[in-house]
Amino acid sequence: MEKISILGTGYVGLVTGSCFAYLGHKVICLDINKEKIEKLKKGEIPIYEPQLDKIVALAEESDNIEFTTDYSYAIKNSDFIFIAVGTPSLPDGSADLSFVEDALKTIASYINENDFKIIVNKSTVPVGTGRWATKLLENELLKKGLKEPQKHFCVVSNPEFLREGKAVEDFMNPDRIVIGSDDKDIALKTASLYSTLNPPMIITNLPTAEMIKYASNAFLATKISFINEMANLSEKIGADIEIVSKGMGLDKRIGPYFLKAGLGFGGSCFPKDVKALIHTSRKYNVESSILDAVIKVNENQKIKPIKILKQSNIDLNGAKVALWGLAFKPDTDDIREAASLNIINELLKNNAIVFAYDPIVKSLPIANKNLIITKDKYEALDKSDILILVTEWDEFKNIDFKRFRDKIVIDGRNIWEKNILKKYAKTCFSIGR
Ligand SMILES: NC(=O)c1ccc[n+]([C@@H]2O[C@H](COP(=O)([O-])OP(=O)(O)OC[C@H]3O[C@@H](n4cnc5c(N)ncnc54)[C@H](O)[C@@H]3O)[C@@H](O)[C@H]2O)c1
Ligand SMILES: O=c1ccn([C@@H]2O[C@H](COP(=O)(O)OP(=O)(O)O[C@H]3O[C@H](CO)[C@@H](O)[C@H](O)[C@H]3O)[C@@H](O)[C@H]2O)c(=O)[nH]1
Repeated sequence: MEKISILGTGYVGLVTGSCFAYLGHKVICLDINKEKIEKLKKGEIPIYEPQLDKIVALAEESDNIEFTTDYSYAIKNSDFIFIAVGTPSLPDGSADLSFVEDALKTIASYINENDFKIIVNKSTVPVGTGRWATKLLENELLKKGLKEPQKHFCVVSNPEFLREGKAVEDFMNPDRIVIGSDDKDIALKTASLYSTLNPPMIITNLPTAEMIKYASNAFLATKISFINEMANLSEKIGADIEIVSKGMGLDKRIGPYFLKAGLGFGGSCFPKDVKALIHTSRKYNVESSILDAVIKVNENQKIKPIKILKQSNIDLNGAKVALWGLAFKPDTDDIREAASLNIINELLKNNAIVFAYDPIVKSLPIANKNLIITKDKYEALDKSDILILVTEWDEFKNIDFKRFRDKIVIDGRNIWEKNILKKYAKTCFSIGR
């Protein structure tokens, strides 16, 4: 079994570290955030992610995982160093590589004369980053006086495809593992970390591995924007997008996944990764018409409830509006790029009073006296004239529909039967039907 350190204990780092430890590897999870590491040392999981507590506990029981902020200790005691730090969007849409750069420089500062480290990038990074990282490390090692820097490390790309809310399940049952390196033997050695999972493997060069990650996310995001555009047309011509999706998805060439119309895609990945790919296309002077449209459709779709209300001449000034669901999707506490934030901002701009409820998210980065976060979904509903369902948590599926009697209801994720909505709500809307 191999000695691995994971730099960054966010979603990806913590899931990767605990799953590798569960698979029998010796893992050191490191973060520069002391608070996070203190929590983890006490057995507290800093994020909401189903099954993660169990897998961390099992890893700890087998004594295969430890948590630290000590870079020197982590680098010294591992042969594989995984980088799993954030790569957020910069204002121009490009990926901010400053966390990756800091991690690489710190790694270099602890690589010594007799070391050979395999540095595996798991963060989503623009095509070209692997080779840029190699040059950066070479320079740092030369500066330290190591004469043949390339003999002390090799950079590998191993992008991650897990979904939040299903992260452990996805890590343990991967559709594929992608490994990119300019050294085939090192690529194979890295691939062997996953051998007990017996996944389909793609072993390729660095830029191809990096591109597979972006192309995959961009394609899934395109499917979502495509179906939302079809939904917007369907509702005008009397078609039902739910049945359209089903009918399309039965075609094996299309497949049933990521064809759910709703309030667009949010989260920490699709919006930022599509924007980063557009930025890379611009850099290489390649047109990105499809990707541009994917973002444009998505931005409009997130605030579709506001458009529905305005087109129906419903006055938002002073209107009391309940929002059910704040996370960008169910089973996560993540609100990054969530549609709820766009909708709340629009409602507040129009002087509405918002009563927001989510089963897990209990605070928002918006300070406004007209935004009230309630403890209970019915408290939000009962205080409001309008309900917008934003996130399809299970908790919202079977509810007391009689409480919809005098409400305007917008089902932003088509979770309720249209007939039920028609029967119980004063006025109802959904997406594409
Ligand atoms: N969240 C997902 O579902 C997901 C899935 C696949 C890929 N990714 C990609 O993986 C990467 C990480 O995403 P995330 O959601 O886990 O991020 P995150 O923001 O949740 O966590 C990043 C962590 O890295 C730590 N960090 C920052 N600089 C560091 C440094 N120099 N050394 C050590 N730790 C450092 C931060 O303190 C933080 O805890 C991103 O590139 C993302 O695009 C994310
Ligand atoms: O048919 C669909 C499917 C998803 N969504 C929305 O799309 C967003 C993203 O959903 P999902 O892909 O389930 O969540 P993420 O956790 O963001 O995972 C994506 O982003 C990760 C980070 O790169 C990748 O690793 C995963 O493979 C990729 O699915 C959410 O807002 C969903 O509501 C839809 O609107 N319709």
